[in-house]
Amino acid sequence: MSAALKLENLTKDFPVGKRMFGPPRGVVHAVRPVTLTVETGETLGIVGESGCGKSTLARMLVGLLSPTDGTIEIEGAALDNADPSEFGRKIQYVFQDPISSLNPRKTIRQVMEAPLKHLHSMPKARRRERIAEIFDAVNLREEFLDRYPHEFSGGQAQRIGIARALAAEARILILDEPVSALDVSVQAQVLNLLARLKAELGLTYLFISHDLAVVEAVSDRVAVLYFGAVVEVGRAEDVFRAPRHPYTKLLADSAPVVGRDLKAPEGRETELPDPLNPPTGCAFRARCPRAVDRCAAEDPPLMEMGSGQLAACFNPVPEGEAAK
Ligand SMILES: Nc1ncnc2c1ncn2[C@@H]1O[C@H](COP(=O)(O)OP(=O)(O)OP(=O)(O)O)[C@@H](O)[C@H]1O
Repeated sequence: MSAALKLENLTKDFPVGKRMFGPPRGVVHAVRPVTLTVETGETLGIVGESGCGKSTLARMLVGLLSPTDGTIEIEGAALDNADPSEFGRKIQYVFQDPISSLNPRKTIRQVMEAPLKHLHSMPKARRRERIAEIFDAVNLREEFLDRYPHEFSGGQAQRIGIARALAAEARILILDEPVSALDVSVQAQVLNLLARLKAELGLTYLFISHDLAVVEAVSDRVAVLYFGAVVEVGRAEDVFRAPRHPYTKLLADSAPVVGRDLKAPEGRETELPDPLNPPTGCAFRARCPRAVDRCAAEDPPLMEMGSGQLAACFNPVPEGEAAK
C-alpha cells in the first residue's frame, strides 16, 4: 500500500484577543503537532469531543486554513510544492450539511459543472456525460440536476455532496459527520454508497464523527483526538475493544455518542482544559483515573503499545483489560 496522505507535525495555533499594538492576549493551540499516515484505500476514523480540533485539522487538509507549522503530503506530493488546483482536486470535503454549503440560487447542474469546468477544463458535451455518470454512480436521478439545493431531502443532499467531490475527481474524501443528521435507515444507505464507491474507485476516507458505533463500523483505523493532539491510533477494533489510553477507554465505556453522558471518575473534572491556559504535562491528567506524577511533568508522546497500536500515555490501560 502507498500513502494517500502524510501529515508531519501539522499544527494550528489561533491567536486570540488581537490588539492594535503588541502581541495577542493568548494563543489557542487548536491542533498540536499531529503526525499521521493514511494509506490509499483506507478509512481513518477521527473521534473526539467537541473542541478537540477535528474541524481545524480537516480544514487544513483541504486548504481552508493554513497550518502554523508542519507539512501535508498528498499522494507523495508536498502541499507547498503542489499545483494548488491539483491539490484542490485530490482532496475534497463533504460537509455534514452539504446543502447549506451550496449557493441556493444555483441549480445542482451548475454546482456539478463548476469543478469539471474550472479544474478539468472539460468541454460542455463531455461535462454533461460526466455528470450523468457521476449521478448514476451515487444513485441520483438525472432530473434532479435542474433543481435547486433546498428541494432535496437529507439523504439526497448527502449524495449530492459526495457527487460534487467525485466531480472534482477527488482521491481522498474528508467526510465530516456525513450521516449524523440523517434517519437511521437513510444513514445505512449513505454508508453503503460510500463503501461501494470506495471499493469501485479506490478512494481514501477520513471519517469524522461523534458516533463511535458508526466510526467502528466504517473505519480500518481510528485516531482519537484530545485537546488538539492524537492520543491513540490503531486498528478500529483494537482501539475500541482494547483501548490503551485512559481517554479512549472513557469514550468506549461511555459510548455510543462522544460528548453525551461522558462519565467522569469520582472527584475528577469532566471538562476539557482551558485552551488559553493549558496544563503542564498530559492534557488529560486532571480527568484521568490512572494519572501518575510523571504526567504532570511531561507531555507523553505517542508510544508503541503492540501490533501497531499507539497511545500517548505513561501509564496505559493494561493489555487485555477490554472496554466494558
Ligand atoms: N478561528 C478560531 N479562533 C480561535 N479559536 C478557534 C478558532 N477555530 C477553532 N478554535 C478553537 O480551537 C479548538 C478546536 O476547535 P475545532 O472546531 O477544531 O474542534 P472540533 O473537534 O471540530 O469541535 P466540534 O466537534 O464541535 O466541531 C477549540 O478550542 C476552538 O475553540
